Amino acid sequence: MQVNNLGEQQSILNKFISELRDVSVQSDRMRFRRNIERIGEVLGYELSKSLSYNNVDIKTPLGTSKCNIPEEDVVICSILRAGLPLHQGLLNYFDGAENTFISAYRHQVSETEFEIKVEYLASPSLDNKILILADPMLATGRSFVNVYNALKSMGTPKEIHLASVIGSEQGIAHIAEHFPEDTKLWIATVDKELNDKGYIVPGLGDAGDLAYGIKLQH
Ligand SMILES: O=P(O)(O)OC[C@H]1O[C@H](OP(=O)(O)OP(=O)(O)O)[C@H](O)[C@@H]1O
Ligand SMILES: O=c1cc[nH]c(=O)[nH]1
Ligand SMILES: [Mg+2]
Repeated sequence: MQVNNLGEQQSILNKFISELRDVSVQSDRMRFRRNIERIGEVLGYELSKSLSYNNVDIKTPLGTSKCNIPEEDVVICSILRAGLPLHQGLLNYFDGAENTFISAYRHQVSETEFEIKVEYLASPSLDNKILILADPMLATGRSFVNVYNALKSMGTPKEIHLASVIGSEQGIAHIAEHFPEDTKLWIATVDKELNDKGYIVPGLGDAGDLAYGIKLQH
């Protein structure tokens, strides 16, 4: 897997990440969602540089211009809930994309153990498409992998891109084992540790709760 850690470069992206992490800023839900959306735009722009382009004639009022247009068979798939603002950011740039929605949540079976439940799936065919799979948090990596397994019944994409905001080194190693070798990960920053509840440290906390409010466990 190719890992593109965009936070390694000095750019305005790092300011968006700092606001997501900062306890004195992240409680502003609208800003939290908008920062994830802005990061989705940056990730989308960066990954667009790896796509194939067609050189086409575009008619202007004064003549014809040769323009490079990316291939358009993109499907953006986000993992509910926290994937929603990231999805919107990607869709702002890939505005003609098809869209897949899938749910994954942690079901606690004990204080420290959880299973990932994948339930809702609405998707077009993924055959021969460019699949962008989006989830802001890549902690253990189990959500990405379980979702990928559930998507297999929808067809075989020709390219897979994973878009995420904060990852852990352990999570990246886990997805590298389970996704095809030519998968590309576009991630805003990577932290070293997970705690015993599977949360990224220092991370940002619970992205779904920060974006949409605390949910009841069931
Ligand atoms: O890499 P993993 O260990 O699988 O953890 C990451 C997942 O955990 C969070 O979802 P959560 O289960 O909290 O659902 P939510 O988005 O509804 O809050 C997050 O949005 C990812 O989907
Ligand atoms: O650190 C983490 C891990 C999983 N889900 C989150 O929202 N945050
Ligand atoms: Mg959550």
